Amino acid sequence: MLEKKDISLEKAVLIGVITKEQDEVKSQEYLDELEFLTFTAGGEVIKRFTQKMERPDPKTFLGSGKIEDVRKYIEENEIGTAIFDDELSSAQERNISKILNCKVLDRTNLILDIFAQRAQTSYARTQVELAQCEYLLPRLRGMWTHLERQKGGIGMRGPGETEIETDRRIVRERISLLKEKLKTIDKQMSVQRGNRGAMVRVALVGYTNVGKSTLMNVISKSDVFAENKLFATLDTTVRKVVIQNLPFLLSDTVGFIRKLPTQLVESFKGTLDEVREADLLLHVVDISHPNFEEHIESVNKILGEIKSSDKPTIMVFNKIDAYKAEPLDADDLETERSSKHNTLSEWKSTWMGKVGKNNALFISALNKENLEDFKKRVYDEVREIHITRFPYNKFLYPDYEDMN
Ligand SMILES: Nc1nc2c(ncn2[C@@H]2O[C@H](COP(=O)(O)OP(=O)(O)OP(=O)(O)O)[C@@H](O)[C@H]2O)c(=O)[nH]1
Ligand SMILES: [Mg+2]
Repeated sequence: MLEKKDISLEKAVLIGVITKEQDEVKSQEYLDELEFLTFTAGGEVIKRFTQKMERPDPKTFLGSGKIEDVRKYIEENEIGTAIFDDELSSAQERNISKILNCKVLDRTNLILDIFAQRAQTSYARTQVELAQCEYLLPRLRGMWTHLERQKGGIGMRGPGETEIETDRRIVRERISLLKEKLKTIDKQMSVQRGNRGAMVRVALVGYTNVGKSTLMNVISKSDVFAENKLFATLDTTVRKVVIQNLPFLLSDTVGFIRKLPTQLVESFKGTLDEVREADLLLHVVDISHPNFEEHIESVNKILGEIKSSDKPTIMVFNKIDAYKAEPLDADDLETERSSKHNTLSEWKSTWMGKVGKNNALFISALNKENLEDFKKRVYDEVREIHITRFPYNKFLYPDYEDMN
């Protein structure tokens, strides 16, 4: 029941809507991300379907004509999976599966599936399974009603209900078991964190695939798994880093994403403790991504959810080597100039204006550009925190000036 869904090498179609809040361009950008998620999960996108509507249809998400188009396409091209950009209700999922007669997934399913595939340690696996159970529980009734209807429309009473109840009980029991298990591990980890002593703690945070692990590797010379897929990192890695002669702890953790399923934020609480207990956040941004400002908002929103909004934060704009402004011809009077046409130095002044000159850094972790500036800035900030916290403890970490 909780096995990960095997969608490897499956042909998939993507489905999204265009609404007032989400225009055609936005919708395509979201579907780009959904395609990347599908690829990461092991699927291949064959076609995208979008429909303009006020809001998704409560029964079938798309309108009846459009869903019929999708059905035909799926049948003719032997598509195995239809993936929706938004979370589907259990009723929608049930109705759509019946019409399309193929596997129906939503964004949450896909993210949970990737997490399940990527979870390496027992801690990560337990957290993912908890999230899967939480996602499944409210949908159980739907699944059974669906079967009952197929068998001939027996109502809610009788053996059907017993099976639903039994199933729910099993999932609920599994949830409490997993929660207990996590509590034990969390306690152990909290003790471990306590044992690390007084060192200042710095956490890398940011959207998925922005280069957190790459930066961790170049800074700490460690070997953290980094690759061009989403959610390469699920566990937290903590390394002792020494800049000049000031040691501190640097942690690399799970990346965030737009609409990160709440079940995941909940069950990854333990992993996110590393962020919650950090003294300084390095918010890494992929400036070469067309949606990077929206990514920043998503990350800030999740930081708020885990009560970490007011921590000292340095914005680290990574991948400056890959940044390309959208070209704008001088004699093109049609196209309105927007931030997409910004040069890198325009972005620099914009963000230094927003967060303060010292709190916006522009680097390339890959090409090791500007890393000296980065180290110096992190050094200054860590030292500041250390001195504030341990005013009489200077002997541990000699003054910057003393070193020369
Ligand atoms: N062009 C360019 N690519 C980079 C840079 N830094 C990292 N990358 C690439 O971006 C991809 C993602 O890097 P990771 O370090 O795995 O990113 P992450 O933020 O740890 O991602 P998750 O763990 O999935 O959240 C990899 O293919 C890196 O090689 C950079 O400065 N420039
Ligand atoms: Mg990573």
